[in-house]
Amino acid sequence: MTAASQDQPKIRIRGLKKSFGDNHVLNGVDLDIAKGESLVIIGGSGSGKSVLLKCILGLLPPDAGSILIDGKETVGLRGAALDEMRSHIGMLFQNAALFDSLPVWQNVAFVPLEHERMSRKEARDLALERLADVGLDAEVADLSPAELSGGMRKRVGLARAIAVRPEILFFDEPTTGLDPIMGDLIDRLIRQCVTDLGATGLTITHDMDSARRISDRIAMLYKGEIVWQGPMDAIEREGNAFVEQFVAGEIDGPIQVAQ
Ligand SMILES: Nc1ncnc2c1ncn2[C@@H]1O[C@H](COP(=O)(O)OP(=O)(O)OP(=O)(O)O)[C@@H](O)[C@H]1O
Repeated sequence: MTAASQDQPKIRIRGLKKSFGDNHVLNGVDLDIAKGESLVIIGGSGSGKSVLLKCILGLLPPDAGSILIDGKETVGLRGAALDEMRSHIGMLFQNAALFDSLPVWQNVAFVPLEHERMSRKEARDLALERLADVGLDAEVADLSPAELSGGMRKRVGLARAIAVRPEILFFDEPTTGLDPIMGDLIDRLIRQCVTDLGATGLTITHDMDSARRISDRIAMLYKGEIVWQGPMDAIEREGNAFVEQFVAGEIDGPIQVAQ
């Protein structure tokens, strides 16, 4: 590996813009995420966190800017090249996005079964391993997702996200709708998965407790730009007015709140 590739961020975003009509959601986002780093993006409702994630995944085309993964431009990728790029990304969606028509193990091994044409026996073994990774017993494998609690669904979603050992993991509001103890458990599992895989993690959340537990570094999105980034403990040291207001959850401050 050359010195240049060691320094190269896993994901490099430059000048990313996305508008919907007059709604300028991303106004030139610049962000680097290092290999093996867990970055958490915080920001208020409607600040563009999901739009940013969708642009990186190639689900929404940006109007301008660049998204490099391992130094390669991904904006504009289509067809097989887009599928290839996405095959390195595991994603845990907000609602876990499980198929209720399939048993848990087929949800976990969905990608290997569908795209890698793995045998059912191998796929089931893989699913059982991943379920164990997230602390779920083999008995869960044959249940329908509809039979699971919210916390268990998240764990199954996490098992699916790590099924193919991805280099990049995305987590969209991973603790929303969970009680604080289950939220803590999911955060610990996320942190453990990112560390064990040596993956690059990108999480979007409003939950500051969750951000504190998951992040190596936090970036705050406001009005379509990254207004602050740094490790959690730097928030108090550096005293950024946007982040302090957000963390404290106060109405008064530089963040304009729609009332
Ligand atoms: N497909 C779309 N078409 C039109 N507008 C959209 C579309 N997707 C998102 N938006 C708009 O982009 C803005 C940012 O939305 P986004 O979902 O990224 O916010 P967010 O920061 O993820 O919010 P939350 O924390 O509430 O999930 C919102 O004003 C939303 O209405």
